[in-house]
Amino acid sequence: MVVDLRALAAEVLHRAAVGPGTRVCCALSGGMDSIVLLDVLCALQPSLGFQLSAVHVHHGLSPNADDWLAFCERVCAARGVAFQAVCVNVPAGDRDGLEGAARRQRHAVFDRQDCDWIALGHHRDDQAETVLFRLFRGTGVRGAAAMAEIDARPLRQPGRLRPLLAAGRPQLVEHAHVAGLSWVDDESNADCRFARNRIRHRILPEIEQAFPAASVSLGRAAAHFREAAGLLDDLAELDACACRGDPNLDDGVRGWRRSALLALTDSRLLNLLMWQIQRHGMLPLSTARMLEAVRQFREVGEQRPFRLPLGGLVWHAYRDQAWLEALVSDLPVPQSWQGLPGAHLPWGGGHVVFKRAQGQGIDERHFLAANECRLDLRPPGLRLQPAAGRPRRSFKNLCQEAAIPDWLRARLPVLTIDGQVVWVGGIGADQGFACPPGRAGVLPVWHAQA
Ligand SMILES: Nc1ncnc2c1ncn2[C@@H]1O[C@H](COP(=O)(O)OP(=O)(O)OP(=O)(O)O)[C@@H](O)[C@H]1O
Repeated sequence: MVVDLRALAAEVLHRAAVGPGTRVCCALSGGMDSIVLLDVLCALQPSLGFQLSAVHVHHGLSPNADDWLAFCERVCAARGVAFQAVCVNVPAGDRDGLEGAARRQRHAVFDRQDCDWIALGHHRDDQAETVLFRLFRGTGVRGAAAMAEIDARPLRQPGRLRPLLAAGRPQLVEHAHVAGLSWVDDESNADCRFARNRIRHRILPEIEQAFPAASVSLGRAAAHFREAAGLLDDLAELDACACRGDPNLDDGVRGWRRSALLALTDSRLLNLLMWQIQRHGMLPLSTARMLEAVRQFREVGEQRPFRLPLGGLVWHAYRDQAWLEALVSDLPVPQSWQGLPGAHLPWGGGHVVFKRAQGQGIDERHFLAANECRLDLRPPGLRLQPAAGRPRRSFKNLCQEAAIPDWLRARLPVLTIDGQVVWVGGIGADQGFACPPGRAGVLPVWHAQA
């Protein structure tokens, strides 16, 4: 049986292309599951050549929390595994309950680890519990897909590996005994006031009386749901391409055309938003909240600016552009650069690209002669001449003319060359710097979305 778990885990690691140079961090609670996982990873590490470390999250919720941390530290020291403990504060009265809040904090710690994969000790019985728990709460297809053995994450966050997901709890117990492992018991796991524990200790055993292979079957059902969820993701990707904004931009995530989003059915739009939220590494919101967001989006129509928080993101629409952006309270950070065309500069949750464009944008000679090019926040008293033969206009007038809403104004990127305002995102270039026909020009393009 010991060999079985190693072979099982090795196969998962192989599929995830874990090898020399890959950094795997074992999420170590000190409970039996993650202690078995650490044992299996330690056994595989010499032959696969990955770098192994461990992290323990100290939630401070149990009087025994300090002992668990000390235990994990001792286990890792004995095995020569680099160990890190992170203490978190779990706020009381959280909308997700104490358990849910602790889980969110734990995953936030995992997201910050400097590694390629976080390995978790989940097994088949956890999977069955998760599927049931979510179904009882009315989950959709993506939720019922529950946990994946290999879950790559976007935005450079470490992915999640669950090398023991196909094994049952009895196999882990047997491995632990045969290998002579010791572990700690989290007393809250026995507390049937928590819904998850009631499923584990009462509901699932009752179901298994009638359906002895229930957890295997629920694991299979999760795999079917995962396949269906993959198809929904494919559809979302097709819709994202069809609704894409600027086709010239060469990076992966682009804004959408608002008019194209409005032409989708509610369920396609919902699917697209869910997919994008997932790509931002955020947890999905309830379908009811998402449908309400879609309703408001439609109500605002094609013209008026739209801004709606969606969990950790904000859904924006401005003119024919629409995008989801991470909720950032800070203003974008000004920066200087060499002024070479082709630059790609981060700006808030999005970026500004500087494209070469014959006869368009700003005359390249201004960049070549510049001492300093800067992407800045709006300077006081900003004025700009938006078109030849027209007077210079104040920032307020320019924004009013361009129908730029208040919430966007403080965050517009302003390009200055040697201290002079040359271009403002969403408004355009100052005519004094405009590129004449036939000459080499540089066209700044601002994308509010990442
Ligand atoms: N305090 C902790 N510190 C580090 N890792 C932990 C901690 N708690 C749980 N884990 C990791 O998460 C795995 C699953 O733990 P558990 O079943 O308690 O969490 P869950 O709430 O069901 O799952 P999840 O947190 O993934 O939603 C463990 O096997 C372990 O790898």
